[in-house]
Amino acid sequence: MTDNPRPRAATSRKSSALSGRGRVPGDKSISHRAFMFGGLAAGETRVTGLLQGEDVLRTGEAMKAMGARVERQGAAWIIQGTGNGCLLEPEGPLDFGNAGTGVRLTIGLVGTYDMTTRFVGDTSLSRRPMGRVLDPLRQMGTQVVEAQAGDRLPITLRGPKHAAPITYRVPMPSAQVKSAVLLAGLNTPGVTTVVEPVMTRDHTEKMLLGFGAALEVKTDPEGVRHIRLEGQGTLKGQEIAVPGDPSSAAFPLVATLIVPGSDVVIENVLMNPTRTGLILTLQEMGADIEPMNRRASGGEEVADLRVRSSHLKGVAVPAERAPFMIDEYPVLAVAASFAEGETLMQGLEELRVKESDRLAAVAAGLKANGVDCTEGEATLAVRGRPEGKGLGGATVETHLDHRIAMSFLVMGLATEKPVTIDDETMIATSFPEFMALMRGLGAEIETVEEAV
Ligand SMILES: O=C(O)C1=C[C@@H](OP(=O)(O)O)[C@@H](O)[C@H](O)C1
Ligand SMILES: C=C(OP(=O)(O)O)C(=O)O
Repeated sequence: MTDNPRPRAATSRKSSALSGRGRVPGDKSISHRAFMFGGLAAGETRVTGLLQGEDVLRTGEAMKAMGARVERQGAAWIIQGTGNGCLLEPEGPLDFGNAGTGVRLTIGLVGTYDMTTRFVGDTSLSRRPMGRVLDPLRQMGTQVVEAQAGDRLPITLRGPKHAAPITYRVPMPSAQVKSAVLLAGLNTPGVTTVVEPVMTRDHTEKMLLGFGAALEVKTDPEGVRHIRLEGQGTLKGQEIAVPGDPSSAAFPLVATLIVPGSDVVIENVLMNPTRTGLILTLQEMGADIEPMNRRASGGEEVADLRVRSSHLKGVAVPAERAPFMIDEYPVLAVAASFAEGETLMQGLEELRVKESDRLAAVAAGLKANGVDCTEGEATLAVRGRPEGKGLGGATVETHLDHRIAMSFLVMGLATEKPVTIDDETMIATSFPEFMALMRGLGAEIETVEEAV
């Protein structure tokens, strides 16, 4: 178990207009993959803009434990990879802390190696289902030597002598499952195919192509994606410039929208269309978000977002959009709390298996702070109060979930009464600079040393 032994509460309160420019840290999905693919590829990979959050650093440690050399040189990370197929058996368990992406992708990466690997994580990660990545691996010949009830961590895997390639139809919209199967395919002879009925973030496909993998994506007339990977090819070290994380940008963005009179620019945000569902939804709600200076960076499009506080109106968010904004629902629910009318969010089943049951955690936090909302099996309806009159005043349970913590701190910047969260320490998993950035824009947030 690796839980932070000292939780720290934090309170945010009604703030005057936010202003200025800010830069969010590197994209978490791309940063994990930069360490993994760099650690696996032959030769040197140089990464700039890497997210130095706890989740990603644990992936770096795991790659080191399996033979890669990983070191920081000023603003860059230099990785000397092992070469595809040449990872070493780690001497001890790989501890992924709070990181679903780290553990699920690495389970795929090493699952087809003829070696024994043990995976552990914190209380939150140990509650999350791993069967979704173990099932395809079992088909490829991996033995699950140890797993807790419901295929949960700690897990020990023993890979086969020779893995069998599979064609796998991903049963839920999950980039982590898609990626785990493709990474297992890297060390498997022949062709591994992933069939993806609902498109999810495509960083694995794009980055593997960049590293030289023999990968091909075809979309059939029904819109189903077929991703075909030839195993045991050569991967070559790359230069990677990681763009700013849109999932982190979501917090200053929503804060700016709901604090009256605010005007903020968030620089260098990744605009990959599989990640911009929140921006689209907020624009439909009437948000003034202007992407400026759109440009290419490291094989992706980035932009600076100029955001001004806006009168928001409730909308129905289509279920099909969920994969493109999956981590942004908690903060969208906060924006909806200040919108006129009802915002209906649909297709949220995957929210129940994140760092917390996010649907339940968000609904509980909103209700405690006076927001009128209804939680369904896979839906959330929020009826907002423009100007936040009468809202706030409660302490929110974060359940070791960084997005719940940041979302409710954003909420307290515009509610009548302050909002407290029981712990802010886990924000460092994805956005260590959150407090400094928000305070720099004028947000009133204070931390309290003792747990509440
Ligand atoms: O592949 C990735 O980098 C991620 C995929 C998503 O998870 P799922 O695949 O479980 O939807 C997302 O929630 C997570 O933060 C990052
Ligand atoms: C779900 C998330 O991450 P992970 O699955 O990597 O823990 C997230 O960052 O919101």
